[in-house]
Amino acid sequence: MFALRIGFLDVGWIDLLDILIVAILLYQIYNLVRGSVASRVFVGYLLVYLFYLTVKGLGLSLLTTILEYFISVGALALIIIFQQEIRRFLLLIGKSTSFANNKWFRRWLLRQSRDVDQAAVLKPLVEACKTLAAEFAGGLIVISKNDELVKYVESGQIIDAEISKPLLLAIFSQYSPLHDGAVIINDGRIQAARCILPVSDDDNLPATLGFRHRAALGMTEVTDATVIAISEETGRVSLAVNGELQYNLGITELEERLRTYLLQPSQRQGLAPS
Ligand SMILES: Nc1ncnc2c1ncn2[C@@H]1O[C@H](COP(=O)(O)OP(=O)(O)OP(=O)(O)O)[C@@H](O)[C@H]1O
Repeated sequence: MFALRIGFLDVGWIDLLDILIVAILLYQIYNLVRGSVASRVFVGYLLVYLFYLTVKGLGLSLLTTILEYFISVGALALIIIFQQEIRRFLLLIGKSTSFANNKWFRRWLLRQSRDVDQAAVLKPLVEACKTLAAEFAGGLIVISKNDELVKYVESGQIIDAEISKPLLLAIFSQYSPLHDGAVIINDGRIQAARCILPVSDDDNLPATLGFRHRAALGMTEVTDATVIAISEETGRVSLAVNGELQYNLGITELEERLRTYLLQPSQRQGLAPS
């Protein structure tokens, strides 16, 4: 059964579905690579592929053979060049599944953790951020959601203490041996300090932002955690969530956004860009 006829072409429902899926996939790939060096490589590869199709259509067999080799080797090269984007894409799919949002699944199969009163976590956290910002102390705080952060927790110093403002301030004090790196908060407890986070290679990040902010963004590109970065230089507070960094938030704004995000069951309904 045909859905429509374009000249000599009969387009069926399956073809339309096929085109729709390819269009969605290409759009997602475009979104992932947009603005990065990888996007230029992607466009370049597409152009070579179009050239190959033209050459093949014209029947230039030698050039077709050469381009065929180039494209098959290029596909391998693309996997290497796009490894970050492919990883992000797969994570995006994993995060978007209903399994990941299913409370029962989360609780009993993923983490088996107890429900935490996130609202109670917010108060000391926000107050500590306020003081750190006012004192230009600098800070990097990860608040976990569903994803396991074991790898990052293990890169630092285990603390496993109830969250409190004095403890957070003590950790980020310039005299503390734990002030370098990130604090990870999990299930309402400060699980570790001095943790090393993955750094984002996003080309669109302003040059004024250094590695603290890149680490905040990088962590939210590969996990569903929320990360607060407090600049030592400017005292500005930024919030990273779902691979987006929102700069220069006021404390009330920070609290509202944290509340919205942390108390929301769904992972992709994060914070609106500021
Ligand atoms: N990958 C990382 N993981 C954890 N912490 C990091 C990482 N990279 C940097 N940091 C922390 O950020 C601190 C400041 O780094 P840097 O000055 O490059 O960042 P910045 O974004 O310019 O921050 P600021 O505005 O506070 O100066 C480091 O001393 C370290 O404590």
